[in-house]
Amino acid sequence: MSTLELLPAVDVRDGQAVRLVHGESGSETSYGSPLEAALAWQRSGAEWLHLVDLDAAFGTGDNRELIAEVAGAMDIKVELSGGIRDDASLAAALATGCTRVNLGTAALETPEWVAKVIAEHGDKIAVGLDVRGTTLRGRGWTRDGGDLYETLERLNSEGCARYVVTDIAKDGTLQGPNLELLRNVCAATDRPVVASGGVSSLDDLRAISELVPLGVEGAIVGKALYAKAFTLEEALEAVAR
Ligand SMILES: O=C(O)c1ccccc1N[C@@H]1O[C@H](COP(=O)(O)O)[C@@H](O)[C@H]1O
Repeated sequence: MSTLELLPAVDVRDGQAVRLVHGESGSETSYGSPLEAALAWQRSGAEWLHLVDLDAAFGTGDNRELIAEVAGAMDIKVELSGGIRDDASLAAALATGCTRVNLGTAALETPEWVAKVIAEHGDKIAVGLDVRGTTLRGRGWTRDGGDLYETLERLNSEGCARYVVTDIAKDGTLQGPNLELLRNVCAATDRPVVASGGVSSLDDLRAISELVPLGVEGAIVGKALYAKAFTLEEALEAVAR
């Protein structure tokens, strides 16, 4: 069986690495330099970095130069998110050399454009399904954007290569992942799923690992690493098969 991929997160707001609670603007805890955080995860053995421009996601500016600097400094794979909503922002994101981008709001608001870029870029495009219950949220998770399963069906038919599934109610809370949501999404798609939100312990990672046969490919880990609930080395060891 494959090993669950772990993607330590570096979310950037106003030039700083931060963690939010439920993705709410204003709930930030700051963890200093994004580049230092990313390099630390790389030194600890990460094979992926989940890098987010939160200002671009919220529409409060962007950290484009800093994001490009961080992505460019990585020897590992980078998944880049936040504010990628049109040709210009997609071109800038891909120009960082990232392995793939993760589209959120665009998949809800400009589905024709997303279908086009999926056709053009294949598995360099993932779609972030950020949900409260089964309702998708866009624009920094502040606006409803339709039903999870209807959107998933549409994206499946358009050839979307991968989904990053975030339970907003769990994100940044250290309350454990929503395993039921992950099982339900896996049942609704044959594409790989990256789990996001709520990881608090090595047991949570072991529980997500049990879903690998269903289609869960990876897990994003944020707050738990920054809060030192465990080290990345311990996490990689916990999911090794
Ligand atoms: O990751 C977060 O904590 C987060 C919080 C609030 C909004 C967005 C967040 N993260 C990432 O942003 C993209 C969505 O950006 P956009 O809608 O495409 O501009 C989402 O996939 C999350 O990865």
